[in-house]
Amino acid sequence: MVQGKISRLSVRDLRFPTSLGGHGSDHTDPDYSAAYVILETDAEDGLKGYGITFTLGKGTEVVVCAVDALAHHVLNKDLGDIVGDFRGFYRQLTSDGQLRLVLRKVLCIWLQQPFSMLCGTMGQAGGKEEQMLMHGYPAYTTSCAWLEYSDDMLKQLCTQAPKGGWTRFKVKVGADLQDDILRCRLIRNMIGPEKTLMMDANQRWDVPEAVEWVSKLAEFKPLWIEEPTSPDDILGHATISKALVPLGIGVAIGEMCHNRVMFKQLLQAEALQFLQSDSCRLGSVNESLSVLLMAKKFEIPVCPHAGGVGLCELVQHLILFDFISISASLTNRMCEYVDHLLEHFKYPVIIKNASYVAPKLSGEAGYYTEMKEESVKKHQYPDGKVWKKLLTAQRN
Ligand SMILES: C[C@H](O)[C@@H](O)CC(=O)C(=O)O
Ligand SMILES: [Mg+2]
Repeated sequence: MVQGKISRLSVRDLRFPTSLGGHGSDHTDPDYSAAYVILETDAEDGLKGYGITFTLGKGTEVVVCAVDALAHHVLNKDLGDIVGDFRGFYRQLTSDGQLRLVLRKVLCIWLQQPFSMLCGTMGQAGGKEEQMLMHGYPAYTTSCAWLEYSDDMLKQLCTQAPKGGWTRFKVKVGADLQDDILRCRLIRNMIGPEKTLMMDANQRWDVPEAVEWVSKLAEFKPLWIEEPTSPDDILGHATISKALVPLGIGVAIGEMCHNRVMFKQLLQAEALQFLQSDSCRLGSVNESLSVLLMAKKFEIPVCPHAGGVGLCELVQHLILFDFISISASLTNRMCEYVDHLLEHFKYPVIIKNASYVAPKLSGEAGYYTEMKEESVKKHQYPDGKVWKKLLTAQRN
């Protein structure tokens, strides 16, 4: 039972220099970062809410300011009142700007209950809950083929990954067609014809260019092309989706879609074959759940986005809920996994045989992203130890 008033909200600008190794690179060279928020109550029960909003480095300070500017909506609010009318709280927050970040923290205090909270009453799941606890949820890896990785690194990672059970891979494309052909051929030859390959263009092309470019990569049999054009171009995705039907290539989109209305239109326009909701981009669990329900209505598989910091830790709960309580299917469903920065979390996701292991019924089962204090201290921007050293070196 939750108790107490929200007595303290802290927010910090955390950045991890992933650009130095090309990790996460597509047409950007991101430093995986986050506005990291902690909510505390006066209940003295030790419960805290930890959460993030994923950013790519520059501009995280803007998100931090937004949280500070809107903190008054939750401070000194009674937690019991909030969870007693969560819909009302949700509407209050989301009607007043980007409060998804703060919203997630409140949820996180509330949901620091065992994993069963996410899938209703234990045992009502008809064996699906046991299936997840036994086998986990299928994943695919993006960590083998970021755009900035050298061919040697590609070869090394694509050799190792199948030994770890990986059978589904995503490669970044869209910068240079000839380079794409070489890299896709390299990967397809290494993983073999039976394994699943997806391609991600990160919004690079306009519509005709997307159709033409993907047609030239069709020989590598991608399951989907991800974000072939601007995520705002819903009808553009519908055009691309229709044009690629003869090639048997689906369209995947969603990591940049910030609300359920956008997904509604993508589904109604038949603009996607794979829905990639992002647990940070959407306005908290409320919005994620409505998107999962819409995807079920349209019978479109949800393959959530998780290429970032802390996204895997959040999305693992949503995919389990989707399978156990909504979709009841694993056909064409898989969740993204990236293996960067897990060491900074108190309860990092666990992957076994290329599947997300369901969090056990302990502290780790909560919907939250508590980081190790040492990591927070070192990666706080710009005065944490990591950034002091990097910024000094850049100045000299
Ligand atoms: C900038 C991010 O790393 C992006 O490339 C991730 C992404 O598109 C994905 O994981 O999909
Ligand atoms: Mg992507």
